[in-house]
Amino acid sequence: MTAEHAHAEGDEAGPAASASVLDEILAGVREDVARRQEQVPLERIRELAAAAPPPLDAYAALRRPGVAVIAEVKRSSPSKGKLAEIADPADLAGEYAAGGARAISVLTEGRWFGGSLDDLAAVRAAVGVPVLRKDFVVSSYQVHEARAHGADLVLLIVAALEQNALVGLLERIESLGMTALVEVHDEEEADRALEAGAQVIGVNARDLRTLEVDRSVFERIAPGLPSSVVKIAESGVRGPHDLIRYASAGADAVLVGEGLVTQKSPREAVAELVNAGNHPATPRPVR
Ligand SMILES: O=P(O)(O)OC[C@@H](O)[C@@H](O)c1c[nH]c2ccccc12
Repeated sequence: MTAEHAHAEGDEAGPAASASVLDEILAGVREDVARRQEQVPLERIRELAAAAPPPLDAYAALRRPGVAVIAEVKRSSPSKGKLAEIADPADLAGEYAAGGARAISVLTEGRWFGGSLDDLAAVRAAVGVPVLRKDFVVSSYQVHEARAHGADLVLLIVAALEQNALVGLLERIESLGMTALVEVHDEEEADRALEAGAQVIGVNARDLRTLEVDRSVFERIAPGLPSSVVKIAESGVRGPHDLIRYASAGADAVLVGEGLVTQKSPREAVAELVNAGNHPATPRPVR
């Protein structure tokens, strides 16, 4: 956020309310990263990343025909609080994969989402599909950590990063053979993502500053993205009709958390979405 922007918000809402949810999350993430880095120095985590089995090609996986379902391991969220216990993330990920998920997203942020890097490693060991580290990545240390724990994809949130940092982190992710999923919420952020060279762009229907969900954001932004870019609709998918709506607006993939972890059978819930995504009547992206 620019100083001007912060000032304008402060004027409106009063100084105490000027920090957005995103700012609060980022402050905690920075503390946690600093603590982990004290335990495992950068040099060591780089070695662990280099020694990990090679990453899978997530771009290719997401470009295959049919609307891909990326299923998320998510215990809690800032907007809803606790969503599901998920005592065994590897087991849940196995169910997702059996239901036909094209990739698995693992929230690794602990304070607000109840996730961890152990969850990521456990999921990596349990499935053969690409795995996304879903976190608030602000330093290259976290990129090496992601690789060391088996990630193939790493989330970068444009709203959380200055342009230089975005470019640097994206290059770091690619230099380790992984794919960056670059998340945007408006046109300006989409332009920044493209300028940084993003090949996989996620449009989050949820505004991370206010937590409000607006599914029309994807419909507004997706048509402006080049056809070579994999377009992912994030948040707000509660069933096949939401997937079909996003597909009509050009989605290559949907990313689903709450709508799966709260189901009695996550495997069946994924399979229903996958079937809708493969149905001949479901619109496909024009390439
Ligand atoms: O639970 P939902 O509404 O299906 O949303 C999943 C995913 O889009 C959401 O968890 C998410 C999207 N971008 C993020 C960035 C950080 C944390 C979480 C997210």
